[in-house]
Amino acid sequence: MDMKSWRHAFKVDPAKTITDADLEKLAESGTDALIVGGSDGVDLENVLDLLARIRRYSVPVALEVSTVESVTPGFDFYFIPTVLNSTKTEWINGIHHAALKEYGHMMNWDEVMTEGYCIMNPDCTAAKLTGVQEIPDEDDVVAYARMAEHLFKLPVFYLEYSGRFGEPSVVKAAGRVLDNTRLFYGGGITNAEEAKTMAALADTVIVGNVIYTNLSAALSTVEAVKSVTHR
Ligand SMILES: CC(C)=CCC/C(C)=C/CC/C(C)=C/CC/C(C)=C/CC/C(C)=C/CC/C(C)=C/CC/C(C)=C/COP(=O)(O)OP(=O)(O)O
Ligand SMILES: O=P(O)(O)OC[C@@H](O)CO
Ligand SMILES: [Mg+2]
Repeated sequence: MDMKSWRHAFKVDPAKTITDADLEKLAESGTDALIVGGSDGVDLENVLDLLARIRRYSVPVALEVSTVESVTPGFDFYFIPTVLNSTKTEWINGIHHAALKEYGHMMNWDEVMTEGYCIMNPDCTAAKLTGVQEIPDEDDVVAYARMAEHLFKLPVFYLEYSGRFGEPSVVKAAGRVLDNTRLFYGGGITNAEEAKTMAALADTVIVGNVIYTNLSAALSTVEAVKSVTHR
């Protein structure tokens, strides 16, 4: 169950449709975890539906919280994004502050983990939502990675290219300055080769959209990531 050993995770979107048969293939694929999350259209009903269907399997499952209203008990972990390169304070600490005022007293902190997001694709939904206007260059990314590790001591730095394959040299530069903070890479992986490229540079590789466009390609990324030596 230790998130620190995860090399591969699938991100399943409660706002998208997936059959039980396909969900079973993901859950039994050998991936280290399923992350339930999306940036748009996530509500309590679709989160509960997905959770109930995933809970038949033993794979660890995390809810990546994108709206407070969709949080429900039953997950192994709760991942809380904070967008380090957002221009709007609500996505850095504002929604978090409001949520803790209301629910802070009932949280099991052992299950909660903060992800320091750095959003790299200006066209993705999360970039538009959080007001990411300038895409960080390599020097900016290194500074955000150091911010995550040394200033804020976050457990995870998440390089988020959602929907677009990232620049390996930038991912490598982030990895070089991270020792205690884990580097999550996500975005645009559509096949085993791309998964291997990022698996050599990041601690954990997250695969999302291709689940819904080419399931067998998505499944092939599990073995691909695991075949690559850790950075
Ligand atoms: C009873 C019980 C279990 C209690 C648990 C209590 C608990 C954990 C409470 C939550 C406390 C808390 C601090 C809540 C605040 C969380 C919150 C809403 C923070 C803001 C999150 C945030 C910054 C969202 C911005 C968007 C974002 C970064 C989303 C991350 C996921 C993401 C990028 C998914 C990709 O989305 P996708 O839809 O695939 O995108 P594309 O369209 O581009 O493909
Ligand atoms: O959906 P894709 O592009 O695979 O990205 C995965 C994940 O980082 C999205 O939050
Ligand atoms: Mg997506």
